[in-house]
Amino acid sequence: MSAEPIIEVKGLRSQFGTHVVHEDLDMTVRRGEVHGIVGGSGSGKSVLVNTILGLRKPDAGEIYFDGQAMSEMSARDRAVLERRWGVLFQGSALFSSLSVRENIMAPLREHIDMPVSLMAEIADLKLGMSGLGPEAATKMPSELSGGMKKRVGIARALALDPDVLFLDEPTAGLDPVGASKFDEMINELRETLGLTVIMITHDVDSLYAICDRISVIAEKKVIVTAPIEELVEFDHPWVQDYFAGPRGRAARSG
Ligand SMILES: Nc1ncnc2c1ncn2[C@@H]1O[C@H](COP(=O)(O)OP(=O)(O)OP(=O)(O)O)[C@@H](O)[C@H]1O
Repeated sequence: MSAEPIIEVKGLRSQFGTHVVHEDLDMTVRRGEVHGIVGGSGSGKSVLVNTILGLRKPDAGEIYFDGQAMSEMSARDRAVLERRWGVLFQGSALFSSLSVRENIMAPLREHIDMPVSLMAEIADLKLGMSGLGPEAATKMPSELSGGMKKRVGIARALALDPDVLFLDEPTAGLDPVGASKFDEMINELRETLGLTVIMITHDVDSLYAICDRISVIAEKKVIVTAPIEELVEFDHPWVQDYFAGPRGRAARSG
């Protein structure tokens, strides 16, 4: 990991009618880190990530990618940028009528003009990277367990060789063993591919296992960004409740 920023959020304001979700929110993600985002339910984690992804326009403030203001990018530059991102949405969001292989091929079909046989080869390679065997390629999403669906979601997110991977609660719904295996896979991918990973999570074990730094959203802002060892000492009621609760204590002593 380097200290060099890859994504910077500056002075972000997000608002729905009179409901202000973010006010003057700043956050910096460093190249090559696994950056966790935590916060209470409704604190604005998903809205923040959707804004970085360009699915929502900031009501004020700016998002910078590699130092370039996203609001000033041309549509073409944005399209190029989006190819550098892989996203695993909550629930994996696979196309139910497409096989696993076709799901992973979908971003290739959308963005790259190449023979179908080559797309299929790339899809199978990504499937292997996500820890699934070739026999999974012809299965339909309905035939997969929750953990397998998430792995296919990761394979699809990796289809275009992204620099940055966005994960929305990747271990939600997995049993503890499945969740820790998933964490291991993310760690391996980060190391072998040099990815930057931005991950919304409620999973305290994941924070300990793979996050280099964690941003906490409370009171409409990022109130702190720190490695877990520093974060647990941070003097704020939400942070203290979170890490002093039963799940936080168990993870700390684990
Ligand atoms: N499209 C929308 N229209 C109106 N309000 C919205 C919309 N999207 C989000 N919000 C509101 O913004 C706030 C933040 O939502 P967000 O989904 O980002 O929270 P979160 O921190 O991701 O929560 P959770 O942990 O429960 O997933 C919530 O109060 C939500 O109701």
